[in-house]
Amino acid sequence: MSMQPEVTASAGDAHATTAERVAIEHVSHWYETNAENIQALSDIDLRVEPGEFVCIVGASGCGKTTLLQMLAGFLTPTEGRLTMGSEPITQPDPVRGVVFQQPNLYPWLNVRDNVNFGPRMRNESKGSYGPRVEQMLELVGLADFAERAPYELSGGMQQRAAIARALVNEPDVLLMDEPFGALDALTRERLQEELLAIWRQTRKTVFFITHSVEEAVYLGTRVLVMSPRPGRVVLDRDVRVPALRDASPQEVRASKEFAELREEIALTIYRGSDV
Ligand SMILES: Nc1ncnc2c1ncn2[C@@H]1O[C@H](COP(=O)(O)OP(=O)(O)OP(=O)(O)O)[C@@H](O)[C@H]1O
Repeated sequence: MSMQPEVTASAGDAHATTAERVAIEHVSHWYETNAENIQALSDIDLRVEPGEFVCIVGASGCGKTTLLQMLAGFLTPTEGRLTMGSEPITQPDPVRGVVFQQPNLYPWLNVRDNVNFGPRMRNESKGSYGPRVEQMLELVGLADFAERAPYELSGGMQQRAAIARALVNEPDVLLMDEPFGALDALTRERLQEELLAIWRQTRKTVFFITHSVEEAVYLGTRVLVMSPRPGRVVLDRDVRVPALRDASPQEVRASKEFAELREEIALTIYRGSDV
């Protein structure tokens, strides 16, 4: 399997052609607390094109979640602005789906009703969302578990349901905050493959926070390294390696190119600045 396939718009995927560039323009952020003002982000300025898979790494507390919350529209920056196409990001919108470390499924709803929750809340007709929900359950491998309650699923299956719940709203952008952080290593690797397969199929723009450099290099087309707080982007690295395009996951992880990228990114995090 290719590590970083080229992203091209397919004729059958409307989102590949209608999705818009995300711009983060000179964004800084301070949290005001009773004791002090904490600067979480400092002058983040970047553009992300439709279909990019952007992994964000950096030391704990460097502002990764703060940035993702702004992309989601949960938080307004103190300085600067974020836009999608020509529209400023000022509030949550189904066009940007969010997946957290904890799946946060509604325990009183079965898997199918968790997945169709968004469309139902927007009063979309069942005839309209029904087929899409089944398609998403199929896509994440949960078609046979649609009637189950969340507590009957493993952690990995719950996270798949959370991904389906985000995808069913047909977002252009998927915002993922350490989605596999709480999973065991085997489940994590399996879900990485599934996420890559979904990404190749749907061509979403993905922002993916992780503490794992290996995961970032494996999944991303681009890796951003943030400095310790206040977070700045100290490395913006294209991690597409043409030589690895047709390699298997094992070959990718064992390759010299992969090791070099991992080393460079880990060193940058360690030093807190560009190498
Ligand atoms: N609501 C808040 N009020 C005050 N300070 C906050 C708030 N949320 C975050 N912070 C502070 O802002 C900084 C950045 O936090 P953030 O959660 O964005 O970092 P992070 O890189 O996602 O951390 P981690 O990797 O540990 O999840 C931290 O120092 C944190 O303590």
